[in-house]
Amino acid sequence: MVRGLFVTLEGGEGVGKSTQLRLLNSVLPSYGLDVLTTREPGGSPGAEELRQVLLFGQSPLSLRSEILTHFAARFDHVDQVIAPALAAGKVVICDRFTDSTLAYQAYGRADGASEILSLVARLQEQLGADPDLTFLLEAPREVARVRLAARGAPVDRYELSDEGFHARVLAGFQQIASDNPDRVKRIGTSGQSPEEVNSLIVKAILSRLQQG
Ligand SMILES: Nc1ncnc2c1ncn2[C@@H]1O[C@H](COP(=O)(O)OP(=O)(O)OP(=O)(O)O)[C@@H](O)[C@H]1O
Ligand SMILES: Cc1cn([C@H]2C[C@H](O)[C@@H](COP(=O)(O)O)O2)c(=O)[nH]c1=O
Repeated sequence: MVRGLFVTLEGGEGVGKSTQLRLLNSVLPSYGLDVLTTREPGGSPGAEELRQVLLFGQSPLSLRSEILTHFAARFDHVDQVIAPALAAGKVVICDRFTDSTLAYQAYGRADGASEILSLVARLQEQLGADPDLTFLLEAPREVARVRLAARGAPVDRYELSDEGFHARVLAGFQQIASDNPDRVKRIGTSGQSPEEVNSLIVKAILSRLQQG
């Protein structure tokens, strides 16, 4: 059976994920690859509606409800967009996936509580879509905050959280990288242009495809 490659971009806000998604979408087809770029929360019409609730809803959700809502969006996104694209042999590149639920909900909100980590692991087992390769983009929080202020996009619920939350999220991503050394590649984006970061990612994707 043909199966494409599932690549995810992860990291805190403002590290350059969306920038890399756009660059990959324009560069990878020149290597003859059929590419689909997408994002979470969102990526399918139903999941984009859930994104509004998660990021801009008026009432805070309980932690378990927030996790289940991220996964409700993710199941729809996988069923309707990601799985069909992988089955058609595409390289699917997704801006955030389950590692973000681990970093933001399990580590950021629950400080790594074992019952929350195991809830996420059980939901992920049911999902039937695991990234082949993940790029964890990193920049010091102060650098990312200056970039976000300059970008000027609407500020969502997570960006408004206190700095303690953001520190736990970044430590969570580091823990995920050290737990998954074969899958997760860490790339610093401070002091490297978007194009330099992009060429590192492209090289790693092409090398992974050559390994088969
Ligand atoms: N390597 C880089 N060096 C300097 N600036 C960068 C770099 N990569 C991206 N930027 C800029 O930083 C800002 C944030 O980048 P981007 O929107 O790609 O981040 P993001 O990780 O997708 O953020 P979010 O998770 O909040 O959507 C943008 O204005 C972008 O142009
Ligand atoms: C998938 C996912 C995302 N989040 C958070 C992380 C970000 O603050 C927002 C998404 O905003 P972006 O500008 O598109 O990066 O959502 C989360 O908390 N849990 C998740 O599973």
